Amino acid sequence: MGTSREYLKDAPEQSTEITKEVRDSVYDILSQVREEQDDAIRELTQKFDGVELDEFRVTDDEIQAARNQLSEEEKERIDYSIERVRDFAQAQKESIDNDFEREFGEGIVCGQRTLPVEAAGTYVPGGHFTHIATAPMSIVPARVAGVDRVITCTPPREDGSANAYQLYAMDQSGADEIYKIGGAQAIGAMAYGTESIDSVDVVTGPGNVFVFEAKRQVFGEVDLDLLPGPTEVLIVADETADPEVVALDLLSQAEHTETSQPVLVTTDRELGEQTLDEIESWLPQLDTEETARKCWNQNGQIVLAEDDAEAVTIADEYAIEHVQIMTEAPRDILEQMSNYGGAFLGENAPVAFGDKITGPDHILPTHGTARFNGGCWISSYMKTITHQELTAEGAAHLSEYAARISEMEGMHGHQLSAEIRPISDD
Ligand SMILES: NC(=O)c1ccc[n+]([C@@H]2O[C@H](COP(=O)([O-])OP(=O)(O)OC[C@H]3O[C@@H](n4cnc5c(N)ncnc54)[C@H](O)[C@@H]3O)[C@@H](O)[C@H]2O)c1
Ligand SMILES: N[C@H](CO)Cc1c[nH]c[nH+]1
Repeated sequence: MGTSREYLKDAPEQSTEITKEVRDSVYDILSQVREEQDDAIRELTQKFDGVELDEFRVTDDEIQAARNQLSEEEKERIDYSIERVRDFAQAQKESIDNDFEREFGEGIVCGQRTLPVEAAGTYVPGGHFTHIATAPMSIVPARVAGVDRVITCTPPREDGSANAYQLYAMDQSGADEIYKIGGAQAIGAMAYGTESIDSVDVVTGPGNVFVFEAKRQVFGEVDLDLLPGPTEVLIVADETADPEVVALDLLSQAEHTETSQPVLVTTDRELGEQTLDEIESWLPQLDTEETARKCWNQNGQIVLAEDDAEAVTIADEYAIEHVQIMTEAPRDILEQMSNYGGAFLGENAPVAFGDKITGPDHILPTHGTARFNGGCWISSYMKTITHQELTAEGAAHLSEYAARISEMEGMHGHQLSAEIRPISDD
């Protein structure tokens, strides 16, 4: 970031490069899945998850057992989160109702339709935390988009089972098939297919570095939502913000992994200094202290901005996954910003709400990719396709243009195809 800026706490710039070791290891895993299919999944599950599984697909009995394990209250909480994610996804679908067809010159009709892909595969991480909320965030938008077949993968636990909360959330969100497969092998299974798993058209969802790299390597074979990495938050705050609230919101994302990125950009030195103190006093109280402390020590930053305008410039440069705005007039800041995955306005809108329950998707761009991607949403599961229909009159109008451009390109077949037009309508 800019050299003349003052940092109350700085951190070395993080390398976002995937190491050759990870790239090669993922390449090997994917090649093995492509060649040996189910056998490869069995071997890799044994190797990386420490469990021998003959079958990966979760059975109806396992789903029922998970349902029985959850209390009514727990089920209601998950159901409510699914409902909220669905309502928002539905509103997004209505907002992109963009099919059209019209004349572009006499006898030349062109149009577009937006259709769901046939099959989607979502990844719900399960390594470090029990990511319940990622089930609705990835499965529900696919369902709302109208995808016919939605499958999902999550790592098995050491006893070969899947987490009951996740199973319930996946099933309630509308997954047609649930598989106990984790990491790069899960991405390979969904992208290439195996004897027991049919391949899909789009693979979505977050995960660790192996999942990230596997998605990158299967892109082209399938489409992707985006490449989400470890979570990030940048808080823009002024003197009106409460340092304790700011500290807790930074720590809520720092607890993910030590490579997460928590940043405060403030116009108020005192707020920055008090936030540093609050972080130190809250860290020992966190169950997740070890990870959060490593993350904060290695990657935490507090940047002083001269005024709101500079705060906006800094925040936009980061193009962060989540931006929280706790200033006198949060909307004024938001309106000047264009690079963020999700924005959270005011002291009552923490990322923690967005992560679990509010409604907009939590699978969001990291590593500066908010410059060009807004995260997973119904459109990640859809494609916009075009069509054209010409009468003889329309063809007569375009024939000479098409033929001559083809000739200039040296494409004789195209030239002849153009020159044979128009063909009489009757
Ligand atoms: N940006 C987002 O939208 C978002 C949302 C939720 C979670 N996340 C991120 O997802 C990540 C979840 O990571 P996780 O590790 O807890 O769960 P995970 O499910 O992504 O990874 C666990 C799997 O990794 C594989 N694995 C482990 N070690 C391996 C090795 N040495 N070689 C090959 N494969 C190996 C195993 O198969 C295991 O099943 C976190 O970084 C979290 O921040 C991001
Ligand atoms: N903050 C993560 C990436 O947006 C998602 C999440 C869910 N629960 C906790 N975190």
